[in-house]
Amino acid sequence: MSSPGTEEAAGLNEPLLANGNNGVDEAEVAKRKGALKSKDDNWCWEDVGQPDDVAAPPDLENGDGRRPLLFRNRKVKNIVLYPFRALILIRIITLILFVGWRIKNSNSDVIWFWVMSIIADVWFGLSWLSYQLPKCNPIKSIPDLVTLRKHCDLPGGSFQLPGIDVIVTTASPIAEPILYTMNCVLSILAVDYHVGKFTCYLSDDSGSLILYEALVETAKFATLWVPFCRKHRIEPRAPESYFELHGSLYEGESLEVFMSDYKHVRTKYEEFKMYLDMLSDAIRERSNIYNRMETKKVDTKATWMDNGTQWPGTWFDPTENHRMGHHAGIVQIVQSHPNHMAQPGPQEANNYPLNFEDVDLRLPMLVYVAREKGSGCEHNKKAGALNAELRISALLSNAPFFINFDCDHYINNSQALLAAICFMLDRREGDNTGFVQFPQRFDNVDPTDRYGNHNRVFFDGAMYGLNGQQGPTYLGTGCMFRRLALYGIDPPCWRSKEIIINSNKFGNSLPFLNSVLAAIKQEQCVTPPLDDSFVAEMTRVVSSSYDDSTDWGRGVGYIYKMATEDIVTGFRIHGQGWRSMYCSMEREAFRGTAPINLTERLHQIVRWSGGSLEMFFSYMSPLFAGHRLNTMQRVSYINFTIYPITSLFILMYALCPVMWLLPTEIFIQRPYTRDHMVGLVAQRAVFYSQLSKCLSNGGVAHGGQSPYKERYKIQGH
Ligand SMILES: O=c1ccn([C@@H]2O[C@H](COP(=O)(O)OP(=O)(O)O[C@H]3O[C@H](CO)[C@@H](O)[C@H](O)[C@H]3O)[C@@H](O)[C@H]2O)c(=O)[nH]1
Ligand SMILES: [Mn+2]
Repeated sequence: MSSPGTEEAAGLNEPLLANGNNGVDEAEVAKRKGALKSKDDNWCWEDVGQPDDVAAPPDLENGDGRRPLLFRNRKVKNIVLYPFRALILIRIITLILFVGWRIKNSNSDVIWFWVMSIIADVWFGLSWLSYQLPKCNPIKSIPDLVTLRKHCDLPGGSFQLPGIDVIVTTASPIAEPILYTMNCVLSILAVDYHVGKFTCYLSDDSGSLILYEALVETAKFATLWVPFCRKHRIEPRAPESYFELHGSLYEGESLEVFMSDYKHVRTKYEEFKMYLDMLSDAIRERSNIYNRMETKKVDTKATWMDNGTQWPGTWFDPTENHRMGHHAGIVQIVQSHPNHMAQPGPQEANNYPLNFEDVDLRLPMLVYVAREKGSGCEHNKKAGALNAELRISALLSNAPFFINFDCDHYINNSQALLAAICFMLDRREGDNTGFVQFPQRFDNVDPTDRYGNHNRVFFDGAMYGLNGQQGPTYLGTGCMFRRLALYGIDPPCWRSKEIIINSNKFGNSLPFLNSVLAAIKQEQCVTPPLDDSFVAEMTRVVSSSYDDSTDWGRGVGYIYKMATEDIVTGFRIHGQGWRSMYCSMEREAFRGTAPINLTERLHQIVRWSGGSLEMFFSYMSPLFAGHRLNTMQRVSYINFTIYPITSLFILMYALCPVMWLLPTEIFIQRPYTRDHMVGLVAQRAVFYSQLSKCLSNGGVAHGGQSPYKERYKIQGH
């Protein structure tokens, strides 16, 4: 990211304009389109042959029974699918024959090695099979936004868009750059969804004043940014990514107006960034002044808010109740619920230097939440934070849908929330859909993807396979849940008449228990007046001991005590009989950043593998838990949780070539003397350690350094 100073000197970058042929590489666009087409050539519509059903006009008067169809499925063409299945069958037969042959020919002198290798071969075979079988019927589901719009925008509201609570989680203003978090928030505030129907919550696990004040400033900048996005329908709506684009096309008609608006907004964005950069110093300075005034009375070095009160969260100079992992719970409504009616802006006025005459200026409700942390209590990391958000949002907005983002991700396609809603409202399995997962895409990965961050086989292979079964697994971010599914309530197709809602299960907040009842009855929540008792209740549901002796973290909410809360939470929901949907959009719904150095990436992989194994050996083991799991879904969960074991056998085989170094037993013909080999191994070890160090530093092995990496480094303080 270049500094504002350089930006000024060079003149603000001009956006690329469709009309100006300003550097848009047509050949590149054509190439990309071609690649997309050839990828899609293998897919065909599933409902071809029954077009009537798809086109059937929905009978809205008869209610749910005749809700419209809001997505269409594509399946792999038979000409590709059948040979693929046949290949799997042939390979299974070959595998069985091979293992049989191995067992019959046990003429090895070293029986333990022979047994190990048989076990390894069987293991490889089974893990391959458990990976392939669920992929026998891949399905791509495409949301139908046109139909959704047609019905939800009908006058009289016969088809109302449901509410959505959108959560951003952050855990540190230093490790997770504030600018990224605020970009994520801005992309949410500017999303294309009915303004009064969604609320944005920032969950700050660090409890720091910087994040709170940054959020307040973000809300101010949003009054310009959001109408600008709406007026010119730009994408993406995270300013940092938008202003960095070099291929963005302006397709609107008012080119001149756009150019002048763009320049103005861009300047304001640079000012906003500068404000964020200076925030830390400003708060310190302010706190010093207040502390100097206060030292006569008390001897503390508090961190002060600009209204002259001490910040209840963490302080720059930590003390007993104001440090990381030990601070009060804070709920601050940064922006309250908008009016019901659209509020178009005035023509050029002082407050609005741009003409927002035909643009709705309202912004959604925005809330800052830092849950309480006490030294004696387990915080349960992200799962604990999300559960606290589930409760606080139940009191404030109680939307039937709940979507969470990691703070290093942002909304890249402003239609994404509408797309997820298509699956939730579809008349076929909509009501039984517990969550809609989107693929994860990353900005900062180098073109060679040297650490495999893009995970294409997983996101563009395995997940479509699961979509043809009971649905994709929950992947931690960019996933919209049905609130009831998170509460551990059965899907309608399995639901009994009586649903038990008590304080043993949900904790002892009466307003929260009432909100659960309201959610089941699908009642709209009205935010109560923020009187003292309500504020006390909000603080209570985010207190560190609220979960104690309840079902939170087990049968309710996100699951605790696992290194990876995501896969196991999705598993619990599938196990109750809900299905999930995988939604990939042509313009990617969300994008984010991934670890791009070897150490961080290895950490991540070890955490994921550990979490998977932990799940396999827990009460949530896919071997026996989840009584309503579809068989292939179970096979897949088994594969996802035991895959790390495969590495042991791979390691064993990798060591085979040097096994003859063992003094007594020589398995493989000796090519050189042992001394030669020891020297060679030592030399290679040095070489590889150098190579990995080089790669982890951004390396030269595959060409230059990614500009995104540079950006991340600068932001990383
Ligand atoms: O105590 C904590 C710890 C983490 N987080 C948030 O959790 C998110 C994910 O954490 P991160 O360290 O970025 O983990 P990643 O390895 O990038 O995350 C991947 O893996 C996790 C499972 O291990 C999933 O939860 C994530 O969604 C998925 O992107 C971030 O927004 C954090 O701010 C908290 O809110 N509180
Ligand atoms: Mn992350």
